[in-house]
Amino acid sequence: MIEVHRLTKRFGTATVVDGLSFTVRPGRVTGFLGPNGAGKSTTLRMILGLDRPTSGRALIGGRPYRELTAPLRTVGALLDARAVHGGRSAYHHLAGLAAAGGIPRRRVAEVLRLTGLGPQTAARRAKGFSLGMSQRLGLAAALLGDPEVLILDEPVNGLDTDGIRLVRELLRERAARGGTVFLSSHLMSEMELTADHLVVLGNGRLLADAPLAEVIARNSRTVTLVRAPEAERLREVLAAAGGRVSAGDGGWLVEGLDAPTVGELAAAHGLTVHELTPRPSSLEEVYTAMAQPVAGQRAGAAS
Ligand SMILES: Nc1ncnc2c1ncn2[C@@H]1O[C@H](COP(=O)(O)OP(=O)(O)OP(=O)(O)O)[C@@H](O)[C@H]1O
Repeated sequence: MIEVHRLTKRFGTATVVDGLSFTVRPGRVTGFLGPNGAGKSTTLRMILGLDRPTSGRALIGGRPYRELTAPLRTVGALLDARAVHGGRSAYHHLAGLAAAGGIPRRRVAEVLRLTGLGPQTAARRAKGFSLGMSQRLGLAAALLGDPEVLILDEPVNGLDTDGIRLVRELLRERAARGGTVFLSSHLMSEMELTADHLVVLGNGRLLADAPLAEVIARNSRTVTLVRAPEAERLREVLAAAGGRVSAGDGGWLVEGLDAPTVGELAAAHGLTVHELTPRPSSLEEVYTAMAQPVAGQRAGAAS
């Protein structure tokens, strides 16, 4: 479990994290969202004892990071995949970390397998690694101590489709086994597939802390897709009934009238319907709408 209590960070006169409180619970994947500069990385760095809070505190398993007796076994973190010592092979990098953390060397082979790094790649110097390979190595290092808590900043950045799926399955599996998983990502479609719960930041403040489905349902504008051979007549009928109608996906996208109402209106006017599909918003659409007022504030503050 990760607990953040009224956490604040100022750099000079800029307040980048502002009285933030939330709890990341075990048994689920929690996504950490926010536009560029919202304060996500700074928050993660404070949780991991890398930045000192101006006020407030962050606890992992009830303790500040610096007071953990076995940090590698308690929390695995991936903040910057490129921060690996380039001269060593991936295998020796992990073996060095294992030795320093009192972790048996056999665990190195396990985490290499879990992250899909084959023996040939593991024997290569990390300096020549692509971003995707570096991400896999960073994840392998985070998993080394088989920790209860995982904290990952943009772990799928630079990964190919197989890598993205591997990370998603790994994180979901760890959460299902009771682990605490906290990850940031700008890839909303991926977050929608991976996370159970969301913490959303804007300008260093909490915008939402709720189950993914609830965040979507609460902020969703349901649109109905309707396709009909007499498209123009249908558009007139729907518009006359107060629907906002726009063209899209081979038919009309209707807002303000639900699917049964659209169907009944079509029937009442003798219009054949070929498709009638209610479409809840995606996380991407919901998130864009949520982040907009925040981006506006930021633009306003800058001017
Ligand atoms: N060491 C520092 N000194 C001064 N300002 C900093 C420092 N670290 C971060 N900031 C500022 O704090 C703000 C928040 O940055 P942070 O990296 O936490 O945001 P983020 O949400 O992780 O953004 P991104 O999505 O781009 O990674 C930014 O305006 C950044 O410029």
